[in-house]
Amino acid sequence: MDKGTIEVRDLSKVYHLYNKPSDRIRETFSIRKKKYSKEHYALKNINLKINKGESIGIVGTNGSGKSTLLKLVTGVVTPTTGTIKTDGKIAALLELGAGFNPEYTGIENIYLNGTMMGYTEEEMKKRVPDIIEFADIGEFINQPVKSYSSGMFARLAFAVSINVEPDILIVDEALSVGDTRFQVKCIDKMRELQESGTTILFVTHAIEQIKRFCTRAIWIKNGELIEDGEASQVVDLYDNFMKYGEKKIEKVNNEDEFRLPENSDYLAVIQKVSINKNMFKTFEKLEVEVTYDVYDNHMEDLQVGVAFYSLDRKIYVFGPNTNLDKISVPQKQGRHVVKYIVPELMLMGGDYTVDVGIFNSGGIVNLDYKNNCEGFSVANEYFSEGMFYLKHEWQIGE
Ligand SMILES: Nc1ncnc2c1ncn2[C@@H]1O[C@H](COP(=O)(O)OP(=O)(O)OP(=O)(O)O)[C@@H](O)[C@H]1O
Repeated sequence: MDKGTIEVRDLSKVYHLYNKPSDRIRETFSIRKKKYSKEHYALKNINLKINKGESIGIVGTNGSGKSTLLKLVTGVVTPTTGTIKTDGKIAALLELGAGFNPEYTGIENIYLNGTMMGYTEEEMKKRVPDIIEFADIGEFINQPVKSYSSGMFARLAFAVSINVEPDILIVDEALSVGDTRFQVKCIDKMRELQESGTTILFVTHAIEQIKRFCTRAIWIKNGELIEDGEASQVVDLYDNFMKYGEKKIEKVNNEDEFRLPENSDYLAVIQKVSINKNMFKTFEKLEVEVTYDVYDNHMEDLQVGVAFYSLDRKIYVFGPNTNLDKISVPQKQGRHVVKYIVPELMLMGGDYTVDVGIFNSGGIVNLDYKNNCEGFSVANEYFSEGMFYLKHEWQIGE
């Protein structure tokens, strides 16, 4: 195993939740081994291989299991089942205060942390000036850390973690405490470590930082690893989920073959709508296939329209129809298929829903209209921000 690698196999962490503290005691002493607790999976069956030098962002809602995973990597918490193997020195910025003795001064805590990571006092002596300079908390460095503000605490903790040449650096929400100038300094230093081959695990609710900094991201939902991939794509999927939740998109009925109904108020109906895939990258080809049945024998100017909306329907993205595009579509009694093709999808990250309508009389009479009959997401590697890709150029002045 290379220094800086992490291997997680079938890892689960179960906590026992008790309604009241006395239940814990009753369970311990129960002769019939009666359970007074509920099992709660903080992590469920996680498999993960992290290579030396990767920078992994971890996203997930509050309580999804991110910190638990980091604590398992550092060894503060042990697995219920499964294994976790790491190689190399780990520096972890977990919750504020972990690994610090409140009664010790800043400097004493620097040495304490060094010892915990396996450095001798001599080795630490060489590093202390850099750490003090990085923390930049003035005279407070000689005060017990219990007198620190949370910002000072974060500064010292960060300064120690990134100046001890770890093989694995773990950063859990620590950046959000410092001011902007300090954040920039930390990111710069993390970049240095990244370039020198340190493996970095990074939890933050500031997901843009993950897009900009990480090469890969994982999404943990209710203790399960549900996405693992290129950082920007995973962050977009997570962001869309946070904005829109999991919407169920209603599918249209799917008759096998054309049948003329005995009694129908409809002149024509949409039978089926399908999309070539549900997950796109910008510039990929998108195809929506619309199958419709015409019951009327005298249909003359049937038109098909396909519209894209943002999933919350607040933005009407694009909605052409065959009438506006001056395309004629089949109108005879029977089943017909029309394909709507977008050769290069110019949408950036986001979730979209598809409406399909068939009309006649110049689009005035609505023959059939299906809301939300398909849906798709767009997720990309990080190459721009926003909703649309616009052709552009830059002009550089003197
Ligand atoms: N010591 C513990 N005892 C019981 N349950 C725990 C314990 N530690 C964590 N949990 C539970 O495990 C689940 C995962 O918690 P964890 O702190 O890993 O989530 P998180 O993703 O880091 O959340 P946040 O974004 O709020 O920091 C939560 O439901 C939490 O309540």
